[in-house]
Amino acid sequence: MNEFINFDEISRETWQNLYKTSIAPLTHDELESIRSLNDEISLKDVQDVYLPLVHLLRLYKKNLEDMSFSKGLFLQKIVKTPPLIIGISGSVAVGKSTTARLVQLLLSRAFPKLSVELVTTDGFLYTTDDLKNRGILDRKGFPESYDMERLLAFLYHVKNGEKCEIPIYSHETYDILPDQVQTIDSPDILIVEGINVLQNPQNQMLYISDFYDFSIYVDAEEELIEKWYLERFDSLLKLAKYDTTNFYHQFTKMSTSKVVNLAKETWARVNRINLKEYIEPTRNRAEVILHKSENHYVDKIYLKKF
Ligand SMILES: Nc1ncnc2c1ncn2[C@@H]1O[C@H](COP(=O)(O)OP(=O)(O)O)[C@@H](O)[C@H]1O
Ligand SMILES: CC(C)(COP(=O)(O)O)[C@@H](O)C(=O)NCCC(=O)O
Repeated sequence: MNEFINFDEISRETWQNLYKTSIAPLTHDELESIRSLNDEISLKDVQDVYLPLVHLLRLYKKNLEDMSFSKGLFLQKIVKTPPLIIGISGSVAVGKSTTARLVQLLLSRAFPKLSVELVTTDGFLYTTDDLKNRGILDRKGFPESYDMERLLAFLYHVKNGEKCEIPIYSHETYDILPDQVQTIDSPDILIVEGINVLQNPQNQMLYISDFYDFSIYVDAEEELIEKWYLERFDSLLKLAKYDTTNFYHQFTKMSTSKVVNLAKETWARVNRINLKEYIEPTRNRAEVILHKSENHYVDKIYLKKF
C-alpha cells in the first residue's frame, strides 16, 4: 500500500499560494532574527513554506481553544485551554532543530502575547555514564538510549499547566550538562523536537501521541541527509579547534581523510540504521511531512487528510 495514502501531496507552488493574502510580509528586524538563527536559511522558503505552515498551526490552535470552551459548556465549569504541543521529527541532521527554531520564531510573531517554548528530546538521553553502565554507549539515539518515561511524564505535566525542569544535552560536550536545567513554566505553545518524537512508548496510563496537537516530519533523501550530517560534523570540528573541553576537539588532531571516514562510518553504523529502523517508520504518523531537496529547499508538502 502507498505509504502516503492518507496524505494530500501538495506541490510547493500550490502550498505557497495558500493563505498568502492574510500574511504580512516579514519586517527588516524579523529577517535579521531569522538570519541570526541560521544564515543559510532561505528567506524565500520562510515566505513560501513556513509562513503558510504557521497559518495552518493557527487553525489547530483555534480548534484546541474551541474544544476546551465546548467541553467547559458541557461540564458547566471553566476548562482552561491546555498548551498546544507541536512535535517535530525526522532523521539526525535533516534540519529538525533549525526548523523548530524557525517555527518558534514565526509563532512568537504570529502570537506576540503568548509564550512559545522549545525543547529538544536530546535532553532525555541517558548520560554517557548511564549509557556505559547499561552497555549501550554505541546505541546513542536509538530508542533504548532515551528515558522515555521521563519524557512522557514531562509532556503530561506541561499539558497540566505545571512548571517543569528538564535536563539539557550539549552537542559540544556530547553529553547531558551536569547541574544545568531548562525550566518550562506553563507556556501557551510548546515545540518538542527530536528523532523520537513520533515513537510510541506507553506506560500503564499514558500514550505519548495523546499529547501532540500537531506534528511535523522533516524528510529528505538519505544521500542528502548524509551530506548534511558530514557538513555539520565539519562545522562542529571548526568550533572545537581551540576548545579542549569540546568532545570534537580530539578529532581536530586527525588527518582530514581519517576524520571524513570516521564521520561516514558513524553515519552508516549508527544514524543511518536508526533512520531506517526506527525513525522513518514513524513518518506517516505526522500531520505534515516537509520534503526537502538539495540545499534544504522544500519541494513538496504532505498534509494528512484525516
Ligand atoms: N533550512 C535550512 N537551510 C540551510 N541549512 C540548514 C537548514 N536546516 C538545517 N540546515 C543545516 O543542516 C545541518 C543539520 O541541521 P540541524 O538543524 O542541526 O539538524 P537536526 O536538528 O535535524 O540534527 C546544519 O548544518 C544546519 O545548519
Ligand atoms: C544526539 C543525537 C542522538 C540526536 O541528534 P540530533 O537530531 O539532535 O542531531 C545525535 O546527534 C547523535 O549523537 N547520534 C549518535 C551518533 C553520532 O555521534 O552522530
